[in-house]
Amino acid sequence: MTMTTRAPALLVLEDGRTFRGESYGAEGETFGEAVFATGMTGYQETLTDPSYHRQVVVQTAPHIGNTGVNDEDPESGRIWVAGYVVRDPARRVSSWRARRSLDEELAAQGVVGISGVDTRALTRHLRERGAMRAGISSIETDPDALRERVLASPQMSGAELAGEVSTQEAYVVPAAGERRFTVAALDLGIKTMTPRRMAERGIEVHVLPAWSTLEDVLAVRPDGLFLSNGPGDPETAEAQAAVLRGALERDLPFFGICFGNQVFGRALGFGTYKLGYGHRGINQPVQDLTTGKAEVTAHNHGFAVKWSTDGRPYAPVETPYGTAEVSHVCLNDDVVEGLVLRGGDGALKAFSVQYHPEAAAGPHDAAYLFDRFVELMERRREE
Ligand SMILES: NC(=O)CC[C@H](N)C(=O)O
Repeated sequence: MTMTTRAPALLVLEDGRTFRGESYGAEGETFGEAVFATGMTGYQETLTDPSYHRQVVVQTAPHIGNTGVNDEDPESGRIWVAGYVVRDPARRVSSWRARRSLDEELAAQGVVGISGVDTRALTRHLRERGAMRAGISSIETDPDALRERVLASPQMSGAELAGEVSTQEAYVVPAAGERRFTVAALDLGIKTMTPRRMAERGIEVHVLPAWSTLEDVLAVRPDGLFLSNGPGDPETAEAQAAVLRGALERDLPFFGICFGNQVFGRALGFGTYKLGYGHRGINQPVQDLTTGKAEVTAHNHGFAVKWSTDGRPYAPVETPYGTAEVSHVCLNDDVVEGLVLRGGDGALKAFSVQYHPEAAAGPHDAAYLFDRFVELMERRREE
């Protein structure tokens, strides 16, 4: 698993900024939205998170690949990133769980990457100028020619991508132990760990394709509805927002993560907008406004819900389904990180978070949200 001499490669951003390095993973050419991820660990989970579909991921941590690739940590059946940018790949893999090197895995899955890039300089550039399209090539040597193709590649705004990553067929993740609840989960790009976190709590999870209808959802006789994370612009998720509205009208308990939070916001009548450069990493501080407690959390989002008032305090808003409140905020920048919907009696009806309580990779501070979902379904059953 030692590195061999690699072909030169080129990274060009849509504003013309150019980095030179060596080909890493597969040789070839690729395009996507350049975004930076700040996790020091968890590259396998990042690469296989379907929410990164069509994105070129830049790792700010300088050493990547140290623990190689194992068969336990992937969050889906394949690598989804459109391209991969690293500083200094591990020359030697060191982990008892490793089956192969990251370089080999990227090459085997045809993922074009570049190494030897000053990823901190690149990250600062994206932080100042915003996420933008990029191209990586080990074929092209002329940055201007590559930039032409970058400018012709699709934008992330307006991209409808959940259907491209969703399961084609419904499947069931059985409850671990006794089945206490049944949940219909719309797969908009679901990570493996999410149904597992529910199964651990006695939930039988029926994972349904992204294009499922309200009838498909109700057909599994669910105690609750779940909407997953996923790639693309939430503005394109009108069909899923309509399914969710139907569920809310029937008082079906709801929990959403990331894209699911954005769809919930849209179902309630809020807009969504593109952040300058997004939140991607595993140490983002979030405050749960319902308890006042802060938690350290995993993030991967480039869009967010637009509340009707700017910044704190976020005033509650009356919607046709109940009173909507901001439940969580990011302590770095006050971005809305969670929503709750309450009935006339103030009781919780539905909720969602913009970040990743399934914690793959990342800290487990937010695991209580899965318990909150269980409590919500329990309470609904007692009514
Ligand atoms: N992880 C996610 O679900 C991401 C949601 C959405 N695609 C975003 O970038 O904001």
